[in-house]
Amino acid sequence: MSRPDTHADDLDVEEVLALVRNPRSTGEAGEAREAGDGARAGAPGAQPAAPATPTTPSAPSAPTPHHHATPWPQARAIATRAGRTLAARRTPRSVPLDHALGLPLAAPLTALTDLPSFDTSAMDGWAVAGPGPWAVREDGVLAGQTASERLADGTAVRIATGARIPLDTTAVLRSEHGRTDGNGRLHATKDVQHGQDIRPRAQECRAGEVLLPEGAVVTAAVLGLAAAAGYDTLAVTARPRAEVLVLGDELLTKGRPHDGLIRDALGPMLPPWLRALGAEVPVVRRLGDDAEALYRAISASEADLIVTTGGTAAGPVDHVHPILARIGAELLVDGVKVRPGHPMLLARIKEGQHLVGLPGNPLAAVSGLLTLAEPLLRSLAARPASEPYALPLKEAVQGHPSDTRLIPVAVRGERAVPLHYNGPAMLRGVAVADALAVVVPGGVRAGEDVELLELPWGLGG
Ligand SMILES: Nc1nc2c(c(=O)[nH]1)N[C@H]1C(S)=C(S)[C@@H](COP(=O)(O)OP(=O)(O)OC[C@H]3O[C@@H](n4cnc5c(N)ncnc54)[C@H](O)[C@@H]3O)O[C@H]1N2
Ligand code: MOO
Repeated sequence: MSRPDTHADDLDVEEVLALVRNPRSTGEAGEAREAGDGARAGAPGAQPAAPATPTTPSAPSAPTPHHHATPWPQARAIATRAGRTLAARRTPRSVPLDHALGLPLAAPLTALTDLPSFDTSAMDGWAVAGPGPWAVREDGVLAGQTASERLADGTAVRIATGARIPLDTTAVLRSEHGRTDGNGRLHATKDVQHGQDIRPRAQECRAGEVLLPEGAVVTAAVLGLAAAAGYDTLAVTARPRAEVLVLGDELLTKGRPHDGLIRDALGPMLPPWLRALGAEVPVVRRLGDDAEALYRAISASEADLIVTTGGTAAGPVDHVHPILARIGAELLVDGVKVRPGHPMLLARIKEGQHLVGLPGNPLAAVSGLLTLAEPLLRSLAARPASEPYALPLKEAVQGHPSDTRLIPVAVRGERAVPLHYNGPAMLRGVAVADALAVVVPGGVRAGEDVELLELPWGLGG
């Protein structure tokens, strides 16, 4: 779970990670420090130097009055419930094992047989009955053969790993622990324990035993287990389909930012992130700031989940709210008491279809992804919530007066280290983070435990 502790004075690493070494009492929110606080020219991989002296940080701005804003934990609970309603409508499919990889099980995986299904030799050697020396039988027993003759007391038979143990066998003697004398009698060169190197039937499981719960994701190991337990096909739930709609006329899809235009950071980021959360993402559509195009795209979408980026605030070209109203969508969450990302929203478009509106600022979009899309997709796939995970914070982090803050942290040793570059428009912090820390309103002191939200490539993988 945790990362090996890096040498404290390993400055190169510190610089790359842009760790918060000297938290300033008022600048932690990041909004006020976007000029690149602490960036040093020459740090590995650094972009051209940002100003060496940070701009004077100011306190996080007071929350914009947002009547409907939902507290962060409640927003996640609402998204979880929304996922459940979607899950209830999904029909399981039975697919051959090699089509099941990566999909959630639609039913618990129960063993179709005892495992092993017969007493098995764990080693190559001899099956022996009673104390030695033993008369060795002419025949031998190989894996895959049907039952061989019962073993008479005082006799032994050659046996291979995985072969069925003959009736009345008391132990298996490994080939390296036995020798035959001139008369063909077998002697043990080591003490023989009763039952040694025999894998008894049902040692691993009994027929009917639950091996994995519903919702478990089929991994390579699960495919192996399912095959061993007798399955040819698996009941799985298809991945939910998510469609990403990127809004904003200012976005470029290639080249460097120029003339007030910026690169679209979310089009490349969201599909793999949503896939890591279990969704299929067939398409990213860039719609500019065209309200009609947004209306048409949402109305025509057949995705289970539509994810929009940008346009959630109240600017002149922020079309998400008006279009949702026009479509008659039900707003389940309209703003969340979380920083960054407070304009995020969750709407029910129609039966079986929801929309997560992510704010355009890239770290705010990450916040929306973890606050709304992650719980929704998790419960949709009936995946159990991961165990709550907390670590002590290495340094104090100032809280927002009334909202939860999510800040990128690196896990080093057994501590969560807050990262710089956590402003809403920045991805530099999260790009080197292992998790996002949930900073409760009022803040967290150094050494105090903080809940961590895993990133798909972080802690648990
Ligand atoms: N009067 C107010 N203005 C704003 C408020 C507020 O409460 N009152 N909230 C601010 C916050 S906080 C956020 S977050 C943003 C949310 O804005 P939108 O969701 O409407 O997003 P845009 O205005 O379209 O974009 C915001 C920002 O992000 C950039 N952006 C957008 N899309 C992308 C993308 N795909 N890749 C990279 N960057 C993107 C965009 O250029 C803007 O700079 O609203 C604040 N305003
Ligand atoms: O603070 Mo916004 O919610 O820029 O992210």
